[in-house]
Amino acid sequence: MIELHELTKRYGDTLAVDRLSFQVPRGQVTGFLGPNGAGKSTTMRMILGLDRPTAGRVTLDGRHYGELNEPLRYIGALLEAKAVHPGRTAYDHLLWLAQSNRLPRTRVDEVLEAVGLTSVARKRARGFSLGMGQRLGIASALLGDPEILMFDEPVNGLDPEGILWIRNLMKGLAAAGRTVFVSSHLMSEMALTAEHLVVIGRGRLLADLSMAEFIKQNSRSAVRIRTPQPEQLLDALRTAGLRADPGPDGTYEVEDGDLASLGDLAAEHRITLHELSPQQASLEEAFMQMTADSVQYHAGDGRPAVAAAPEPAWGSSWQARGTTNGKQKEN
Ligand SMILES: Nc1ncnc2c1ncn2[C@@H]1O[C@H](COP(=O)(O)OP(=O)(O)OP(=O)(O)O)[C@@H](O)[C@H]1O
Repeated sequence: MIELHELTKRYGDTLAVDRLSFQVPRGQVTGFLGPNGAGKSTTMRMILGLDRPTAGRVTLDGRHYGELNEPLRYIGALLEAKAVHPGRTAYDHLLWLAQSNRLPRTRVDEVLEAVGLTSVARKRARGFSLGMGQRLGIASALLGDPEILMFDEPVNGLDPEGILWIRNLMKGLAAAGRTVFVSSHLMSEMALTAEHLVVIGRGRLLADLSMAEFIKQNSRSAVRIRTPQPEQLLDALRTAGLRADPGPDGTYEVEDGDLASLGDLAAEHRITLHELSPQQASLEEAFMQMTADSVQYHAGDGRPAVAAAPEPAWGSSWQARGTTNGKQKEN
């Protein structure tokens, strides 16, 4: 189990992590979510003893990282996939790690096999693709067969087969009773992998709950109706005590509406329908809503930035902040 108690990290004026307390239990995958700059990597670095907390503490099965003799046997982590000497082969990189933690050479072959890198084990890391680098990072994390595993954005750069592989790997490790803590920006991927979620924003804890609870609390449902007789529809809904909100493209949406009853109601009033469809807010939307106030970096709306934008509304917010690469820090 990983336990954080009032963990705090300050870099100059930036409060990167702000009195964070939560537990990551064994036996399940815990997802760690937050917008860019929320403090996820800083938190993970403190868990690994790579950054010293300004205040508070973090323990791994009751012990500080610094107290662990051969740390790879207790905790394995993928923080930055490219943290490998470019001139070293995958095999040599793992062998060096194994020897410094008194792990047998045979373990190197085992993890290379487990991550599917056996055939390129003698290639230098500089020639590795992002996906191969991720796999090598995961191999390093698995090397000591540790009880606790921590992955920072593990699916970055992986193809669909690789994503499925890492998802099953994490689930398998959790099912075997390990503690698995994984950060990601991909809510949809988390929904498939994690049973528990910790959400942070601007260094603070926003939510610490089960995935089932998160889905229950955040998935809004509505029925979308499109009709050439909107006035009759609104009248009929009002009479039935239902409220409709305007939806996109001239549609109306009835929150928590029942598809069959709404269809019956329209038929009763002889209202022609061109659409009657259930709508479900995605987890992505729910996550964006939860973290909206904590988002530190804003980009434009995804439309290409052109010199003379016909409408100033979107172009101005992009340019006025003086963004580079669509990232802008607002303090
Ligand atoms: N070494 C550092 N020196 C100064 N500020 C830092 C340092 N590391 C992180 N920060 C700041 O701390 C805050 C949290 O950053 P962190 O990288 O932990 O966030 P994150 O949630 O991992 O973001 P991302 O999703 O973009 O990777 C940011 O404001 C960042 O600029």
